[in-house]
This record gives sequence, C-alpha cells and structure tokens, in this order.
Amino acid sequence: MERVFGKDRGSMGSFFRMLQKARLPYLWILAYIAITALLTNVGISVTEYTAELFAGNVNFGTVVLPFLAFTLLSQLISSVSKIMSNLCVARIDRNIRKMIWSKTVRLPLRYYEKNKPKEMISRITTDITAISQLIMQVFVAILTSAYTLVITLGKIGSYDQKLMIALIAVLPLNLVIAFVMGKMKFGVLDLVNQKNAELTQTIAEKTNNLLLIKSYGKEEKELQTGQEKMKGFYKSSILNAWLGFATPMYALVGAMQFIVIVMVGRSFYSSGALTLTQWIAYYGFAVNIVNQLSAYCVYWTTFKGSQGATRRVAQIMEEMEEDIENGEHVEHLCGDIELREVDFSYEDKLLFDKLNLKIPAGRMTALIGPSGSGKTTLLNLVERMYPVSGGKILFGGEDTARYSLKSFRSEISYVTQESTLFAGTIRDNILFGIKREVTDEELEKACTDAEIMDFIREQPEGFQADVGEQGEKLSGGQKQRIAFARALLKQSDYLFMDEATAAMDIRGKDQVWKSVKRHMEGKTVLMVAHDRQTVQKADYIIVMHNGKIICQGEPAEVYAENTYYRELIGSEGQGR
Ligand SMILES: Nc1ncnc2c1ncn2[C@@H]1O[C@H](COP(=O)(O)OP(=O)(O)OP(=O)(O)O)[C@@H](O)[C@H]1O
Repeated sequence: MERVFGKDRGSMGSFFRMLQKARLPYLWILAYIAITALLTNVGISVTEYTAELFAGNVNFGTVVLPFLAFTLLSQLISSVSKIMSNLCVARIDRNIRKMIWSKTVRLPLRYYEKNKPKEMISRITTDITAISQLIMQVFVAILTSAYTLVITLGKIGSYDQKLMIALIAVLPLNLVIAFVMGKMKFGVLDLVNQKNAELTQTIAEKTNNLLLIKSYGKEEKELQTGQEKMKGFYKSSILNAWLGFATPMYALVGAMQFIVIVMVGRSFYSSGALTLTQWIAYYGFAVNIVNQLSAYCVYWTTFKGSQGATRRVAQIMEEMEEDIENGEHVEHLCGDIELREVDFSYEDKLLFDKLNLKIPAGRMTALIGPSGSGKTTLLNLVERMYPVSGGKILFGGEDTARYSLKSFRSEISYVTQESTLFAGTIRDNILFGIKREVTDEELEKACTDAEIMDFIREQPEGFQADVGEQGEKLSGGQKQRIAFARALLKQSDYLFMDEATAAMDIRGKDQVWKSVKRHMEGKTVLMVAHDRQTVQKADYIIVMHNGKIICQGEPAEVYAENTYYRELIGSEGQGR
C-alpha cells in the first residue's frame, strides 16, 4: 500500500523535456482551443436567450429565432470541437509512440540488462494513451475551462460586481476534495499500470516458450504464474473501481455549492439588484461555473492518475541513446583485432579484468572454453554492442572508439547464437540489413553456398515463402543457413560466428564450412564453437576460462599445452 499512497515521484521536468521532443500537433491544438473558446461565447448567448424565454419574452424575431440559431450553432461547434479533440489525441498518441519506438530501438543493449524489453509493449500501448489524455483532457482543458470561467464570471460581474465576488468565495470547496482524491488516484493508477506491464511481459514471455513449457510438463506451474499476474492486475483494478466513490463525493460538494449559489442569487433578486431575466441568466451561468469547477476536479484526478505512466515514459526518454552516427566513418577495416587492457562487467559482476588478446587477421580463429567463460561477451565487445569500461579495442592498430558505430558494425558479419528471423518472406530475411543491390544470381549463389537453395526450391512460393513469426516455420538448421546466406551477402572482411552451425547436420556443416573457407579466403573469421568438427576447421585457437585467456596459438601448440583443447579435439585432432 505504501506504493499506492506513498509519495509520488513524478518528474514534470523530464515530462516537459519529453513533450519538447515529441513534436506535438500545436496547430491542431490551437485550432481546438479557438473552437472551444468560440463555443463558450455561443454558449453565453444561448444562456441569455434561454433566460429571456423563461422570463416570458417570446418575441420571435429578437428572442425565439436567435435562441434557435445559437442553440444549433452551439451543437455544431460542440461536435466539431469533439472531433478535433479526438484528432489531436490520435496525433499526439502517434507522435509519442513513434518517439518511444525510436528510443526502444536506439537504446543500448546495456539498458535491457536492467529493464525487461517486453515491458516496452505496455509502455508503447497503455502508458502513451494516458499521456495524450493528460495533454488534452488536463492541460488544454484547463486553458479552455479557465477561459470559460473568466468569461462567465465577467458576465455575472456585468450584472453586479458583488454577486461575482460572492460566487467566487464559495468556489474553492471542490478543490480540497479533488486534491485528496487526486493523491489516491495517482497511487492506484500507477499500480494498475505497473501490474499491466508485468502481465504483458509474462504473457509475451510464456507464449514465446510454449514448447519448453509443454516438454517439461510445466503447464500447471506457468498457468499459476500467469494467473498470479492476472490476480495482481485484478486487485489493482478493484482498488481503482472503489475510487468510483469519488463521483458522489464531488456531486455532494456540487449540491452544497448549488444551494449557496441559489441563496446568494435569490437575495440579490429580492433586493432588486437583479432583474428577473438576469436572475435566471445568473442561475444558468452559475451552474456552468460549478460544472467547470467539477471538471477541474476531474482534471486533477486525471493528472494525478496519469503521473505514473508519464514518469515511466519520460524516464525512458531521458536514457542515453546509442549514437551510431557519431565518429569517423570507417571505409575499410583491416588488420589484427586487439583487446588491450579491457575491463568489462555485467552490472556488479566483473567478467574481464585488464584483458589482453590479439586475434590474427586473415585466419580462422576458434574461441573455445567452458560455458560462461565469456566467449559470446567477447564477440559482442569486439562488435561494440557493449561499451568497454576500461581499455581499448583495436583493428589494425587503430582504436575502434573513434569510428562511428554504424560504419564500424557494417564492416563485420555476425551470425549470432540464436539466428532469429523476423516474420516475413525468406527473401526479406536473407536481405535484412544488406545495404547494396543484390542480383537474383548473387542471392541464389549465397543460398547455394549456405546449403539452403534446395529447400527454397521445394517451396511453392520459393523466396517469397513465409517463415512465420520469428521464423517458426523453419527448423533450427534452416534458420542458421538463412543467417549464413545473409552473412555471405554482406561480403565483410570479418566474419564472427557464435555456434553458428550448431543446429546443422554433419553433412550440412561440412558444406557450409567449405563455403566459408572459399568466401573468407585471406579474411578474418572468429568463431565460438563447442564441437570438435567445427573447432577442427580453425587454424588458430584461443582458449578462455572465467573471463581469462588461458592459452592461444597454432592448433598443434595449443594441443600440446592445453587439456581442455586436447579433450575437445580428441586424439584425431593431434598434429593439426
Ligand atoms: N546480459 C547479461 N547480464 C548479466 N550477466 C550476463 C549477461 N550475459 C552474460 N552474462 C554472464 O557473463 C558470463 C559470460 O557469459 P557468455 O555468454 O559470454 O559466456 P559464453 O562463454 O559465451 O557461454 P556459452 O558457451 O554457454 O555460450 C556468464 O557468467 C553469464 O552469466
């Protein structure tokens, strides 16, 4: 509960910085404000003509006709104003969603160590809706309501200044109750949004891993996990539902104000300070003012209710993006890869401490070592997916920190451990990230070399065959072959592979390795491997253990020195 009713931590500074970046549709918002101001003035006329009618003045030309005309006009403007408000909300939603999506893609991988990527789903869907509501239903609405209040009070003041002052004196009652309710609403809605994000994250993760859940018979357990998250969300929604009691409380305060307003007006009418028409018009204006003030209570609770969502989105926008353009454009990477005194930690866990390593250019190097020794991390550091916390990474003696990430990464082909594909066609997936024009012959050649061409020919739609969500219609080996075809088409001088053939059959592996040898003749290949067949392709070996290099050199040297390599390669590998 502390979380619900505790101190709110919304930061309006970061919120306004976020709005600056969001490029709000200011012209549309201004047009909406202008139309709403027009509606206020037309509404004043409607109230005045209504008062004339109540007072018994039914002259067709001067009262009835203008009353009908202004009423119709007021309804028309009101419809246009609602449509404009919805258009503004849609535009604000779109702009902020685009901005957060761009941030999601540009945030460094480091950000996702601490924050769950799947929680971004509810940031981009639910939280953003709360923000557009805040802008239109609070900030803009406060402006338009304030205008209506001033104009209406001015009108009452034109009847009698004292009447206006008496009315102003009874107004602040609403604000006290609104303040208390707003505090509670903030806590509850923050909790609702948080529980929603957790539920989204859990469902996205579990539905992605249904195979694993089924094969280990964990249906009941995961059912429970999902249900617990739903229970958490449900409880917070129930708490939110109880806040519905705020409405009768506002109504009670409104009714008390109404009694005071009528008594004040009545005494002015009795003393002769107001005519009958003015007394009736005063009543209409006073009701309008109370409605406006009730609306202020709603603005306040909406404002407090959206504070949690606002804070989360604003915090994301404050995070540093990876600047992929900054730095020198590297035309052509070449030379040995060198790690000099490199430090790197995952959160508090130090993995590399002053690591020194040279990976020779133009050779096929295997990076081997027990699980968790840091092989994938080393590949990621060399590709600059994570910044090092100390030391340097050099290519051909040049510090890579001076190159722009965009140009630097485009010089390396990387076949990752998972070989994830995106929903779409085989062709789209192979050409993903290939920035040059690729001819059909080249595409077929790369697929033949990656041993996937026969499979593509078997598909009725060929290259246009759909791979399914995350490539689910393909086998693990087929996905790896597609990733290989893509890497070959990239034509880089550096090829990194992280257990990139682990899912392939023995014959397929051999074929793919022959293609790699052919394509990468004289170029640099760095591969992480656990199996003898793959490690044997290498002509240089690096052995890692617990974030340290424990041995490196020609296969024969490493065979003589290192037990891990000897056990991995077996007696057949001797003398290589
Ligand atoms: N994102 C992460 N956050 C925190 N710790 C991590 C993260 N990724 C890896 N680690 C830790 O860093 C260490 C090295 O991991 P890494 O994936 O580099 O090992 P590896 O040698 O490639 O293992 P494997 O052969 O099993 O793929 C491990 O102890 C791992 O738990």
